[in-house]
Amino acid sequence: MNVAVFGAGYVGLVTGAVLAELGHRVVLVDVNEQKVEHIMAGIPPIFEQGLSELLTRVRGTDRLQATTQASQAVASSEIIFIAVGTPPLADGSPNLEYVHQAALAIGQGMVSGASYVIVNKATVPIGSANLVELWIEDGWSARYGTKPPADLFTVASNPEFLREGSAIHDTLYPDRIVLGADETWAMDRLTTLYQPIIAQSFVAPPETPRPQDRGPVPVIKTDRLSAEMIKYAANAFLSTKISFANEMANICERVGADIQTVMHGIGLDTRIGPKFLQAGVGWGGSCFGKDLSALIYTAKEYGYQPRLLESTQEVNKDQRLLVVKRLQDELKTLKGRRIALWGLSFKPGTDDLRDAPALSVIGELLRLNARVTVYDPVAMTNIQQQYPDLDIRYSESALEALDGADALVVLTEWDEFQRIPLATIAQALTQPILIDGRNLYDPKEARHLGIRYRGIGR
Ligand SMILES: NC(=O)C1=CN([C@@H]2O[C@H](COP(=O)(O)OP(=O)(O)OC[C@H]3O[C@@H](n4cnc5c(N)ncnc54)[C@H](O)[C@@H]3O)[C@@H](O)[C@H]2O)C=CC1
Ligand SMILES: O=C(O)[C@H]1O[C@H](OP(=O)(O)OP(=O)(O)OC[C@H]2O[C@@H](n3ccc(=O)[nH]c3=O)[C@H](O)[C@@H]2O)[C@H](O)[C@@H](O)[C@@H]1O
Repeated sequence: MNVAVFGAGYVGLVTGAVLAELGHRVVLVDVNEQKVEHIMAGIPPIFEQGLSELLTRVRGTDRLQATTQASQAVASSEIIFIAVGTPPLADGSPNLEYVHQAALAIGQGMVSGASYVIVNKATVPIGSANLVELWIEDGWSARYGTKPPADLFTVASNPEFLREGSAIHDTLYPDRIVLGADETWAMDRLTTLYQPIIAQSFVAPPETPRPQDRGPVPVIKTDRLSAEMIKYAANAFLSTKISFANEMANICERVGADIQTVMHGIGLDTRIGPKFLQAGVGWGGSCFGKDLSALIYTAKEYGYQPRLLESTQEVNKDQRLLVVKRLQDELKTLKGRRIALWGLSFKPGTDDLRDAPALSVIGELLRLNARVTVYDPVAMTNIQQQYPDLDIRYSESALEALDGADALVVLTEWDEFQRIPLATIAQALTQPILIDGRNLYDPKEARHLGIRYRGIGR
């Protein structure tokens, strides 16, 4: 099928490249010229496992193109995804301006005689399919001066559930596909597009092998509003699950229990499940916070006070700064103390710093006049580019960051940190204080080595 994807970011680029690999002809449309040039040269503009190999393969087939020119990409496409960003505004609602611009460009690029399914893949507030429909009509009217023909296009919702760091894996092997459409022909067209994934009939790429026991992928076919709501409910539940684990960790600490054992103990109950119960410095990333705020905003628009969701947010806000309180417990004043931070990205496997707990920790440490040294295996370039005015020291390696440091705080559970022996850490620090924000190390071993070790909930 001919597919256009507006927005070549984490979602758009991965979706487009995977669809091209599956045999569709895909054009990525992005307003960022540099991004388009990189993609055309086969250079991934983001750090994502397997993406480089995937781009190299699909470039060779000519099935993936990238452009800044919307109109040509739109005219010949049967399905057009909108995968542009929807970042939060100050009031918690998502900024839909990029979606608006994309919808206008789509309206202007459509030609009569064709039929288009325009798909909201970006996470957009419940009811946005209606808005996008109107914006597309505006685009068409601006170009042709009339209303578009009745059957020219329809807008569907197909929310995305991929995780950064395993985006290609999640796209090829999703737990489910959600399709929200009011027209049968649009639902059929989307089902055809995804058929190789639904049936798991494709040849698995070498770097993203198919997990064992993969059967056909369940497809939820529903109305647009329910599809839009599924996305928000999923992220709200996942972030609540983590805030729940963090709240239990805080209680565990007070009563002397171990959160790791407690979460293992509840996770074996199949009604609860073991995933997303890892206590730590709190959840971050580009979506949990933004989507939770957006759902809270929507609920309030309808006069409902979503108390559980607000608590999920509050627990997370406090959890991020727990490591700073730990430092104050151990060092008393933080003024002039040098604190080494390992890990900046909001989780391992990505260089994404959006709403990363590390940013909150750095901000608080600087506010308290501490001196900060940071190291991350992949996010160093991003922090330097995105926050050039931060008064912090950058290190070339994890061990270099410990040079002259009074304490180490671990904020992201990169594998390479786990491989560094605790004895080496103890020797390198001026004072052997280790605040383990991700519960990476064995507390007993750390204490045996004389390290003043503080984990989360243990
Ligand atoms: N990042 C993630 O893991 C996930 C993100 N989502 C949702 O997907 C959407 C996109 O997120 P990301 O891919 O992370 O964003 P991103 O910021 O990585 O990429 C968005 C891209 O859209 C481009 N863009 C902006 N305006 C445009 C326009 N008018 N025409 C064409 N391109 C335009 C930008 O230049 C950028 O390259 C958001 O709504 C997000 O909530 C959903 C699931 C997972
Ligand atoms: O809408 C989105 O953008 C995506 O948001 C999350 O994906 P992502 O943000 O890539 O990362 P996650 O793996 O979910 O982790 C989010 C945060 O939670 C934290 N986390 C996760 C799991 C856990 O047990 N404990 C915990 O603190 C991570 O460290 C990270 O900061 C969801 O998992 C995806 O399904 C969804 O598509």
